[in-house]
Amino acid sequence: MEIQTVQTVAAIRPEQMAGRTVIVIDVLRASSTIVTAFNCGFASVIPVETSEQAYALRSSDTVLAGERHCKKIADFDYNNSPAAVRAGKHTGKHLVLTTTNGTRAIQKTKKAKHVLIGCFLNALACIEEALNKNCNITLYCAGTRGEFALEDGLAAGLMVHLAKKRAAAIHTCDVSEALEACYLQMAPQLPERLLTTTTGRRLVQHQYTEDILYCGQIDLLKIVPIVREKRILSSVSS
Ligand SMILES: O=C(O)[C@H](CS(=O)(=O)O)OP(=O)(O)O
Repeated sequence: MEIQTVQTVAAIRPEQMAGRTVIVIDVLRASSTIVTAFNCGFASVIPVETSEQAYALRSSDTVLAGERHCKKIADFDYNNSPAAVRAGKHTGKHLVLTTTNGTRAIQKTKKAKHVLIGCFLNALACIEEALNKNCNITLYCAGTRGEFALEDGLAAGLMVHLAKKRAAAIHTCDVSEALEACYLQMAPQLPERLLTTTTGRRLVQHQYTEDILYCGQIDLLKIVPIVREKRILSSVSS
């Protein structure tokens, strides 16, 4: 089995998708919001690209969340914010989510065999679920506004490290190796280190420090969101 890591949405090649298990990693904040949504009782998450698509899905069963330039979209219920989502109880509802990078990354995974959503919060559960699927794995970092995002790379590095502990014979690409080394060096400073990444600084400016510190917690949840057609459902790993 082999693990490749892709640093941005634009960098992914068709062969890094087809027949593989792809883990979409957007630590700040889409992946963390999705994992948290399931922990708060949502039955599914519906990722959409535009606010118009989200408005069209508004009903008594849906809650709309999303951001543009880090700010909540007008008339939406929530920002793309795990702290906001976990403030309420949403049993059985469906979260419609649109974000700058994360939901765009998810839309581009149609050719993958399996698509999982990962971040620090569910790193161990997510990589274990991926290994159990017995396909080659792509760690697909969403990045920020077309650029590599360090927090996504660190979460990928953690998953590489966990995968190698579980399956010593696993093959990895050089990017995966570099990010594992980077994660191991920075791990003692998490989650505070995330405050100084490009996205972290932007979110601090918009007063979302609470989100960043929450998103930097490792293995808080055993929830593994999985993309099925146009929805994301949850499996809870044992
Ligand atoms: O608000 C977020 O969490 C980010 C916005 S950005 O990266 O600062 O543009 O969106 P996301 O799609 O979750 O990366």
